[in-house]
Amino acid sequence: MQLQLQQLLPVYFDESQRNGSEVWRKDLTFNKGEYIKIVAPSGSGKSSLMHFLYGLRNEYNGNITYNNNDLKKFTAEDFAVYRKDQVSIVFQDLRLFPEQTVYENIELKRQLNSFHPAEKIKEMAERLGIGSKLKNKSRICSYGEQQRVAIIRALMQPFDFLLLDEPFSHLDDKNSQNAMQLMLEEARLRNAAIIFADLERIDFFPYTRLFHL
Ligand SMILES: Nc1ncnc2c1ncn2[C@@H]1O[C@H](COP(=O)(O)OP(=O)(O)OP(=O)(O)O)[C@@H](O)[C@H]1O
Repeated sequence: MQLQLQQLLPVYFDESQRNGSEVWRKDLTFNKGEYIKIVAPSGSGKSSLMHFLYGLRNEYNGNITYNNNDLKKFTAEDFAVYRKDQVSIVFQDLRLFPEQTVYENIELKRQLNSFHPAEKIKEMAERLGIGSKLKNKSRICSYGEQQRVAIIRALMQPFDFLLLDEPFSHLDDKNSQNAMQLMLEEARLRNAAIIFADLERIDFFPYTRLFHL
């Protein structure tokens, strides 16, 4: 299981924006089981990269391949399988359903392709300190609580790669470390890779490779 980036660059970047980058316009291979940290100052294209890897957008030059298959050639069905079985994501803007409860947001994902039984939802929510929020609509949860909902939701499915786009921006260190620990355990269960893009500040991610975007 491999994600390969070949000479990738957003079409809306000019050549100066790739200077000094260890990702843009490089040839990189990410393998299952690796922990990749991408240090990305604001505006360096962190969300663009995550959206490209997840196949949501394709305004880039160069190629992204998953097991040698070019994402630009994927059909809608290929993407459905990709996002159900192979790649999970925590978006920077979370993308929860505001009118659904915390539990429903997570359960909807779990039902698409269950890696865990339903009991895991309560267990993980309690572990991350949002056990008492399961019946609340997600729109009334604080942003930090919603971040934890998005994290648990991402862990309901199978995956080879877990993409994290600033997942702890509204969490204190203790909550962030707690959530990181859970994600590491879940990645190990699947022998999956984590691709974690953030500002410099997180120092408790045990990365195996580091790139500056
Ligand atoms: N579709 C687009 N068309 C044109 N420019 C874009 C597009 N998407 C993003 N950009 C620009 O590309 C740059 C990088 O945006 P992106 O959201 O990927 O950065 P980021 O590193 O995630 O930023 P932040 O940390 O502030 O969220 C920004 O200057 C943004 O305005």
